[in-house]
Amino acid sequence: MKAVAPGNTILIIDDNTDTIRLLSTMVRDQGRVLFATSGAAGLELARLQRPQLILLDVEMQGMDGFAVNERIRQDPALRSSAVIFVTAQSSPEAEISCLDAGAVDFIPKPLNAAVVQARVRTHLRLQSALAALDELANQDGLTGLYNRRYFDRQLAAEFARHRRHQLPLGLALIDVDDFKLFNDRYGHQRGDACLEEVAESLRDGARRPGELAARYGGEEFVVLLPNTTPDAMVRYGDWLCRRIAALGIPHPSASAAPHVTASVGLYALIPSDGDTAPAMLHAADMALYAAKRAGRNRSVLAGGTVADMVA
Ligand SMILES: Nc1nc2c(ncn2[C@@H]2O[C@H](COP(=O)(O)OP(=O)(O)OP(=O)(O)O)[C@@H](O)[C@H]2O)c(=O)[nH]1
Repeated sequence: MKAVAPGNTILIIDDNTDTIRLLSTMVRDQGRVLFATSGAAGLELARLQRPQLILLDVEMQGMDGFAVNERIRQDPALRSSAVIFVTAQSSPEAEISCLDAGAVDFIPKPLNAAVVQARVRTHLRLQSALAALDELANQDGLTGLYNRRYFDRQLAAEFARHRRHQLPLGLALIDVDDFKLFNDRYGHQRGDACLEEVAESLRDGARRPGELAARYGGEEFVVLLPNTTPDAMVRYGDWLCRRIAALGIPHPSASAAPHVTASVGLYALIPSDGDTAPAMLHAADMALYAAKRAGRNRSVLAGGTVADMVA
């Protein structure tokens, strides 16, 4: 028996259990196969399991395949799942309307095992290439952290979620101190290597679910900390400053210490109706500016106190 391809999940949504059984047998070598016997159950399962591919029956009782597909296309959590319609309607018009609805392909009934397998294999391959491209598009080329574009999208989503559930959302803006002087002294290449090391510290410090570190531009980074109180943010900022200083990267012309340090602007709030994500970034930026003015190598909480000077 062939091994199941790692990482691929295929969801079959069909109200006919015989068809489910038949399709499962045909595609079981190509991934983990899940099934649902109604549109509603299929949507719920898709949200939980995020399948790469959904084999969707068009003619179902209740919510038909087109209605299910419409919901999939509108749900940001499901949009990356590709839909292949499975239908007994094999006219050119039926095929065109399936593709026009946003499905990636169309499988006619009666099912032919070789055709089903070839189509599923092709679309799993395409899905995997798309996922790799998506990952690249969200990544910063130098550090491998997320980029600003991805961060801004995640911030907006987390902001809305924290407002809905009335939870505190934390944000840290991190800027390497006197970095122009570092570049001037050691050159751009060592400057880049320094940024990579700082990025690694940020990655280490953002490992809980939902935490996200990104390069915000140049020598500036940003970390999003879901469900984090102002007190915890101060502890995080203090830890981060110590961690970056402890890298021990020599920087004799820096003003705060003879090694590379960073200043950190912190902000945490439970968003209410008048608040916005850009205003939150602005508050963290003001705190970062205050940390720079106060002598660098420290974190400042917006609207709070200056954290202890880092050794
Ligand atoms: N090596 C390297 N340098 C960069 C990169 N992006 C931005 N820089 C440099 O980072 C420096 C930032 O300088 P400034 O904005 O003056 O800030 P600073 O010297 O860090 O001073 P303070 O922020 O006030 O502590 C500039 O010299 C940029 O050229 C990068 O990707 N690689």
